[in-house]
Amino acid sequence: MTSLPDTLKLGTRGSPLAMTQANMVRDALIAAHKLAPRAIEIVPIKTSGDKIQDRALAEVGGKALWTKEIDRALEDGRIDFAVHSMKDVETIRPSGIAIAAMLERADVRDRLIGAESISAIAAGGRVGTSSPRRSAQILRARPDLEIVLFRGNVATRLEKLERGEADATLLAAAGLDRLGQAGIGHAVPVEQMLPAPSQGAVGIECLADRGALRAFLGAIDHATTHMCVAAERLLLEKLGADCRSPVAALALREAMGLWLRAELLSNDGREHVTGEAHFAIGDDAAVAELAASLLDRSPPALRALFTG
Ligand SMILES: NCc1[nH]cc(CCC(=O)O)c1CC(=O)O
Repeated sequence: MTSLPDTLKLGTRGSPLAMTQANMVRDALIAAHKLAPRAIEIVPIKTSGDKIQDRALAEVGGKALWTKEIDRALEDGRIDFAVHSMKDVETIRPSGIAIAAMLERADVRDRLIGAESISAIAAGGRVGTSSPRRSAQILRARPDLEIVLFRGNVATRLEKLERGEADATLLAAAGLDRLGQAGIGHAVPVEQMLPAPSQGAVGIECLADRGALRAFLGAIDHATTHMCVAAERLLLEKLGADCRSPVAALALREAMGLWLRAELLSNDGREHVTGEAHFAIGDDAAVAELAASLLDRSPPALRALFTG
């Protein structure tokens, strides 16, 4: 790769999960290209999202809080590429930034910690989460439960649970597994709790006009993950969803193409619309049709959460 610098700078948030994911990407690139370890340098970047711990993300400005400082570093050339949890990357990205690759998706499920199943949470119990999707899904299944705001990184949320600030919490299995907490909690089947769009996927972004770098990063792209996550993200775009919209979606590869399932909920979980579609890879119109059908079938109060 003659057109690439000797050392490539990988930008990431500095949380333990982000650093673990950055190291996974670094290791994969080093193995794929038989590089010396010093060829990729990890550059932790503090984002606004990391500084705000006491309010729900939806209240304070959305997912861009986790990307804008890193986007700036890409644009300024302080880093060559960035690693993100795809779940935290806004649907509409700056046009100069491209998703160059995704690692193979991990377990897409949420894990419930503090009870063996949603039905086993004590009557009237408190569930800690700041995710509109998780709280709406929990309230739909168990209207008797109370939602308490839980923010912070995975370790902070587990500490809050430990301190008794809630009886149970939900965290992504992918994050727990990557942090060496594979033994914690009970996976909730996707039939019971459809995950967030992009959950479990790690993405790599760089400037769109850096062709040689994109090819270099593309060497570790997991094509199936990339097309499934792209379909879930396109659905969010077509729904006009933002980080406040309680929405779940999961695409799976099947013989003839993709199977995409989605669920829209009102915040209290009382309104609920689901849909699914089977379509050929690249059939964006089928995704748009699914979005339109979900919105069509939504009562006005639910549709209002997806105005975009
Ligand atoms: N919003 C925080 C976030 N972003 C990505 C993950 C987990 C890893 C993943 O989904 O890939 C988490 C924590 C969680 O939801 O439990």
